[in-house]
Amino acid sequence: MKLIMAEVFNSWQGEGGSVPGSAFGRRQIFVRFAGCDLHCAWCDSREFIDASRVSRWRYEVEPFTGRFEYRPNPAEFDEVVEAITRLDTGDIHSISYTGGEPTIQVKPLKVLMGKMKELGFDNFLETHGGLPELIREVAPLTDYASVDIKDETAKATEDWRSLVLREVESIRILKEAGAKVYAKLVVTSETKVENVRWYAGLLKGLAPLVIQPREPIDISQVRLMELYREASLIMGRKNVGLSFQVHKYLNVL
Ligand SMILES: C[S@@+](CC[C@H](N)C(=O)[O-])C[C@H]1O[C@@H](n2cnc3c(N)ncnc32)[C@H](O)[C@@H]1O
Ligand SMILES: Nc1nc2[nH]cc(C(=O)O)c2c(=O)[nH]1
Ligand code: SF4
Ligand SMILES: [Mg+2]
Repeated sequence: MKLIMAEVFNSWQGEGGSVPGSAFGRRQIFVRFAGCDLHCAWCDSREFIDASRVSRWRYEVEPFTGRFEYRPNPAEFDEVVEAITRLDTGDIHSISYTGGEPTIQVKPLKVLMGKMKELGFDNFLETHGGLPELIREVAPLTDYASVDIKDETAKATEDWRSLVLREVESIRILKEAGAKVYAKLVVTSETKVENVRWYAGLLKGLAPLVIQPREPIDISQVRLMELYREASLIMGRKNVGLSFQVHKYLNVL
C-alpha cells in the first residue's frame, strides 16, 4: 500500500485553544499528507496542495530536532509506520493526521489509523471535513477531531455554503462515532458577523467552536472579540474559545 506524503515530525500541538477535544500543548507525532481538493487563500501548507508536485517527503530523524531525511513519493506504508514509530518519545498524546487533506487518501489513512491504534496510540484527525462520505470511513478510528469551518473569506471553493453544510455533517458523523470533536473557524478582518452567526447556529448543541485568526493576523482584537461574543450568544458561553497558531510564535514545527 502506498501513500503520497509530505512530512512526519514530532512536536506539540500548537492549535485548538482550551475547548473540549482540543489537544493544544500536547505532544504529538504529526503525519502530513500531500494533496488537497480545496484552495484556501491563506493556506500555510500550499506547497503540499498539488500532490503531483510533491515528489518527495521527509521524516524527522531524531524527535523534535527539525533534522530531516528525504524519501521519494509515493511512500511505502511500512516506511511511514517506521518513520512514525522512530519518533515515539514515550509521551505522545496522539498521532495527528494533517495535510493537505488526509481524508482524500482515505484507504491508506484508514489502514494507518488502524495500525496506530494497534500500537497503542490515539488518533487525532485534522480535516476540512468537506467530504463526509470519507469521514464516515475513518470516524470509528478517530479519537479526536479538529474540523475546519471554511469561512467565505477563505475562498476555499465556489459553493462555500454547501461546503460549510458538509463540514457540519462531518462533525455530526464523528460525534456519533464517539470522537471528541471541535470546530475551528479561521477568521480575517473581512469575516462577516452574519456568517459567524450562521455557523454558530449550525454548531449549537453539536460541538464547541474555536475562532482562530488567520496568520499573519490582520483582524483587530476588538473585532475578534465581537465575533467571539456573537458566536457565544448563540452557542452558549462555555462552547466558544480562541485559538492561535502558537507554534509559529515559538518557531517550532
Ligand atoms: C493546513 S490545514 C490541514 C488540514 C485540513 N486541510 C484543514 O484545512 O483543516 C491545518 C490547519 O491549519 C489552519 N491554517 C492553515 N493556514 C492558516 C493560516 N494562514 N492562519 C491560520 N490558520 C491556518 C487550517 O485552517 C487548519 O485548521
Ligand atoms: N505544532 C504544530 N501544531 C499544529 N497544529 C495543526 C498543524 C497543522 O498544520 O495541521 C500544526 C503544525 O504544523 N504544527
Ligand atoms: S483545506 Fe487545509 S490544506 Fe487544503 S487549502 Fe485549505 S488549509 Fe490548506
Ligand atoms: Mg500548520
